[in-house]
Amino acid sequence: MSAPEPVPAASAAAPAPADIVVEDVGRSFGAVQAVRSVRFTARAGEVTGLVGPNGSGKTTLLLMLATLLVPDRGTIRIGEHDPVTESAAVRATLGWMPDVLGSWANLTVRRSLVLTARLYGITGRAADDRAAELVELVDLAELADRPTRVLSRGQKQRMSLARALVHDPRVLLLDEPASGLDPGARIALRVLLRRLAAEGRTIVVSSHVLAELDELADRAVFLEAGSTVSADRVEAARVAERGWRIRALDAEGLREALRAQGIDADRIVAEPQGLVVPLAGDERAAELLAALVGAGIRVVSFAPAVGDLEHTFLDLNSDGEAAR
Ligand SMILES: Nc1ncnc2c1ncn2[C@@H]1O[C@H](COP(=O)(O)OP(=O)(O)OP(=O)(O)O)[C@@H](O)[C@H]1O
Repeated sequence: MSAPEPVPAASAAAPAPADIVVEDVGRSFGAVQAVRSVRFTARAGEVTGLVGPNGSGKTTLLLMLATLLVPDRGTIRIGEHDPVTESAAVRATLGWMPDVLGSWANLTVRRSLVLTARLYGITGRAADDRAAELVELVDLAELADRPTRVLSRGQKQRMSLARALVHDPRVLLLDEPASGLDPGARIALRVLLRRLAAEGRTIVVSSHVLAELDELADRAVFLEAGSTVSADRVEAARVAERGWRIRALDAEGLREALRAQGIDADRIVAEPQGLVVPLAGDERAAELLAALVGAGIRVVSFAPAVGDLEHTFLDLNSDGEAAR
């Protein structure tokens, strides 16, 4: 994607902020309880990440937010509207990017965007102009006049994002938006979503690319077997012992110094980028770094081996039923 340009509003009026409030929502498919009890608030001006293992209910939840599935229980508010009883108003408010693009295979990228714009009441020249802006925004200008069936997976993702943005929605729901994108396109997506959030939109993103989400999301909602994980459990997982990767000019000297600091030899793991040791909390890490430097070790890098979200995710999923 190219460096993002401002997304001109399709409507003249400045959009009012729209929080999403989800209270005790559930949805089953026959005997399968895809979503059991989910509650969270996604605030306008922020990116909220939806994180959970395969089958934990993320897509089902997003479909309910997007008015495409009716909950069996609980309530959802998107701004001032209820997706069940006011689905038209909610659809006008939100842009939905599904994990798989359903597209008109024989239509060109441009034509698809024009038709989508028309579905949202943008007609004539305005629809053509909007399609032209969006193909630039998602870096598909060169492919704008090719049928959508020729697009690669990553290009389809960009097309899907463009479609979600057609009516300049106040709320964006994105299911795995980074999947299939190359590194440059991922960075462009992050920059674009951060800017859209800074302009006051409410953005909910589900993703398994947790390093990406760490840099993108203001807050995360963790799902486990269809339910939101309590804030206490998330915090306990976040501060639990994790691996820190340390690199020094003299690797052997570092290893000895770590042992001298009381870290068992069998808990020191050598990786290409340095030695990984388990540490509980930032305080302990800061103390160890000071001790290593104090012992004359020339430390080149010292950082968590995985990001916050990934660490929390892994810890939540390692403690299983016992911690529930
Ligand atoms: N239409 C359906 N009919 C029956 N079961 C379904 C249906 N949709 C989802 N499920 C089941 O509900 C559960 C949650 O599925 P969902 O797709 O919401 O999970 P997810 O968190 O999005 O998973 P992933 O990370 O793999 O995309 C799964 O067990 C799935 O098999």
